[in-house]
Amino acid sequence: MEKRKIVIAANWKMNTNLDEAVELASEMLFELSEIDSVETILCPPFISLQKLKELFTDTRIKLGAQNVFYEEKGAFTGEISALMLHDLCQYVIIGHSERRQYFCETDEIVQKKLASAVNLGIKPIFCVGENLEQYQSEQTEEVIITQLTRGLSGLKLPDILIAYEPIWAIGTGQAASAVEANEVASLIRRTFGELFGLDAAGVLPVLYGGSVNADNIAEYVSKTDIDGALVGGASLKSSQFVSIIKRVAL
Ligand SMILES: O=C[C@H](O)COP(=O)(O)O
Repeated sequence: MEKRKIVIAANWKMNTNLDEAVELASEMLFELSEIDSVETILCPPFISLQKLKELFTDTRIKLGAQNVFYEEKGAFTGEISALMLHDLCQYVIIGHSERRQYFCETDEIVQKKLASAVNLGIKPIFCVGENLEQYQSEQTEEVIITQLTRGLSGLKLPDILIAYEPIWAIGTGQAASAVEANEVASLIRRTFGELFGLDAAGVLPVLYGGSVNADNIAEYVSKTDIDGALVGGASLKSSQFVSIIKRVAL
C-alpha cells in the first residue's frame, strides 16, 4: 500500500499563555514554512486559537482545539462548542485519556463529541488507548475495540484521524515499541474497516502518541499502519518539535 501523508500534531495541553503560544508558534512557523510534505497541526489552549489563526493565515500549518462540548449552544457554563470552533480550527482532539481520567469522559460522551465535531466539519483526532494495568493483563485489543466501536457508533463515515495513545506511555519516557504500536494501529484500521468499509480503512490516518521525540519518530512512521504522531511534551520546545517534523519530511 502506498504510504499516506505523514501527520504530526502537537498537543500543548494546559501550557502556554497567549504571549508564550504566539512566540512558540512563530518559532515553529519560521522553521517549518517551507515543509509541505508533512501535515502539521498545532493544538494550543483555546485562548490562543484566534491569534494563531491570524498568524497561520496563508501558511500550511493547521490548528486544532484540545476539546469540544457536544451541544452547539446554551446553558453549559464554561464549555466551548464545535459551532464556536469551526471557523477557528480544522481539527479537534477528542477522547484524550487525560479528559477521560480527570473529567470522567465516557465512551458515550466521546461519541457525542465526535458526532458534533464531524457535523460541523471539524476533523476529530480521536484518541484511544489502554492503561498500564490493562496492558499488563493483555486487554489492549479488547479496550481498543470497545473504545472504537462505542465512540464511532451511529456516525456515518467520519472524516477523522485516530490516535493510539497507550496511557502508560504518555509523558513517561516509556514509549511503546514501534512494533507494538503498529500492531495496535493495524487493529484500529481493521476495526474501522469493519465499521465503515475497507476503502475507508485504507485512507484512515492512524497516529501514535506517547513519549514521541526526534529520536524515535522515524521508526514509528516507517511502519505500515502508522501515519504520524500526536506529540505532547516534545511539542513545547520549538527545536524538538521542528526536529520531529524534519525527521519525517521528504
Ligand atoms: O497528546 C499527546 C500525548 O498525550 C502524548 O504526550 P507525550 O508526548 O508528552 O507523551
